[in-house]
Amino acid sequence: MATSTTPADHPPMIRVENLAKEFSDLKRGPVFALDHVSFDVRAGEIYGLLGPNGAGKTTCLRILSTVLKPTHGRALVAGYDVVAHPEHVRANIGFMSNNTGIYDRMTAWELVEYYGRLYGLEESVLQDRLEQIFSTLQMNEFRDMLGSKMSTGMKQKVSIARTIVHDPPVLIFDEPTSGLDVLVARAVLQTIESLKGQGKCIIFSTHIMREVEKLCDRVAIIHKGRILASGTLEELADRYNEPDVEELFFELIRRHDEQSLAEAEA
Ligand SMILES: Nc1ncnc2c1ncn2[C@@H]1O[C@H](COP(=O)(O)OP(=O)(O)OP(=O)(O)O)[C@@H](O)[C@H]1O
Repeated sequence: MATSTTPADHPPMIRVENLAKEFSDLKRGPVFALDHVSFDVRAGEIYGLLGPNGAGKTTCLRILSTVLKPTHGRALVAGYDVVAHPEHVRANIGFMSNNTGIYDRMTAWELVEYYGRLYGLEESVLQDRLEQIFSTLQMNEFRDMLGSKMSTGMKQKVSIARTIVHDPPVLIFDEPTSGLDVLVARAVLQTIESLKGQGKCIIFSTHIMREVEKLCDRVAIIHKGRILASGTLEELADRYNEPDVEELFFELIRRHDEQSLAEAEA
């Protein structure tokens, strides 16, 4: 008999425990960009980090992708500790930021191929993988176009292709639709959704409520380095008696800032 599984049945592919990053800022002194956060994300699940500018989203995602080291706590990706085994973590993730990183003098095909080689894919596996990705993402009509000639939408597709070329189980998107027109943004979101359908574990950051409503299975509302609330949108609506995620977001931030101010004055 066929059994169906839900993301909750899978072990976490991302495990974040009490993770913090403290910077010493010349003007502000020590700053907790990330202030002891914990969460899990499973295969087949999209987890959203929703927060305003400076909330700590990028810091969190950069720690998960081994670009930054945490100052406290730990993070495991595909079972590997990001500090102890960064090379295994990198082999298991694809990271896409809003900076597309497309080279003017490489064609779409060459660029994705180049990244595939960097990830150590064997040549025959790589060529099959490229054919598959270029067809799925509908990139064949510009496979030989140079980066300098590509539209924003084309660049974004190449950037996604580059992120998934080694078929990693964990995908990290840092504000993937930032600066895109509505059509391109929609295509990016649809691609992320289809990657979830393939069983990928996906974490992405945004400050756009609509993206969370459309895409995320669970969300963490993050502000000044702290997770103010997390859960499915239904759970949050029930817990705070506020069905509108935008209203909830502003209310939680307002309460947090009021409380911080009161503590500072006490
Ligand atoms: N290298 C650094 N040195 C000092 N402070 C930093 C450094 N990097 C980030 N910060 C501070 O940490 C906080 C969180 O920044 P982060 O970039 O993670 O936020 P974010 O949620 O991604 O926001 P944005 O959408 O603006 O990128 C901010 O107050 C930022 O000024």
